[in-house]
Amino acid sequence: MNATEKKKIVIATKNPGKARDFAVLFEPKGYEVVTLLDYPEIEDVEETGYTFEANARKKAETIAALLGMTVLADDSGICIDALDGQPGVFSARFAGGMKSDAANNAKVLAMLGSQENPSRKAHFHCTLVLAHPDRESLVVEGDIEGEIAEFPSGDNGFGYDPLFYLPHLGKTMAELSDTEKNQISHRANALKNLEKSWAAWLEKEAD
Ligand SMILES: O=c1[nH]c(=O)c2ncn([C@@H]3O[C@H](COP(=O)(O)OP(=O)(O)OP(=O)(O)O)[C@@H](O)[C@H]3O)c2[nH]1
Ligand SMILES: [Mg+2]
Repeated sequence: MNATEKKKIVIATKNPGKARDFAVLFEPKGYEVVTLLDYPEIEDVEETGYTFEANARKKAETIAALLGMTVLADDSGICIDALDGQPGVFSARFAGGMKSDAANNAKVLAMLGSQENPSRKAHFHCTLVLAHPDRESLVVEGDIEGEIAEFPSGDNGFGYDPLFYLPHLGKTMAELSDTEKNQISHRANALKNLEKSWAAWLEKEAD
């Protein structure tokens, strides 16, 4: 490979917000990010698991087997203390199968609004699974702590970012630039953990 040629990483996601986060995370490392948005013919992998790992594993391993190559998948969500950790693995579909970010945010605010003085504590979680048809998958995790704001603010990011308030920055995640979000996010933290074990895993692949 010459110096200008980019390495490719396939991410098993159809979420354009995640695709953008991964592009910001991988491009400085010299990777071109390819996602399932580039393979519209591939059908959705049904998320039947009750854990982030089960769903990330299913997405990564199904697509790795289909494409015959190394694939990374992300299963993530927001866990809210006052809602006993909901919406968790159901974050994308919290307000129904239409996966509407606005409806999901409105449902969170309504549920917190029905409690008296609820804790606003929450965290985002991300599980990443790196899979190859001939290898045991590699699983890593990352989190970020924050609070649920009283109302949405900011236009960047996706999902629950407009509600996820970071007290030490005095901003919601959606008020950060893409680069700022991807220095501190659950996805960035999971990727840092992936980088620690990735080289050894790739070496095994070459056996
Ligand atoms: O504000 C947010 N900032 C984030 O950084 C973030 N990461 C995850 N989430 C929420 O959690 C769901 C994941 O569900 P999920 O892992 O099943 O992904 P998805 O169904 O959207 O796409 P896919 O990757 O499965 O194709 C997403 O849809 C969002 O609602 C986020 N919200
Ligand atoms: Mg999904």
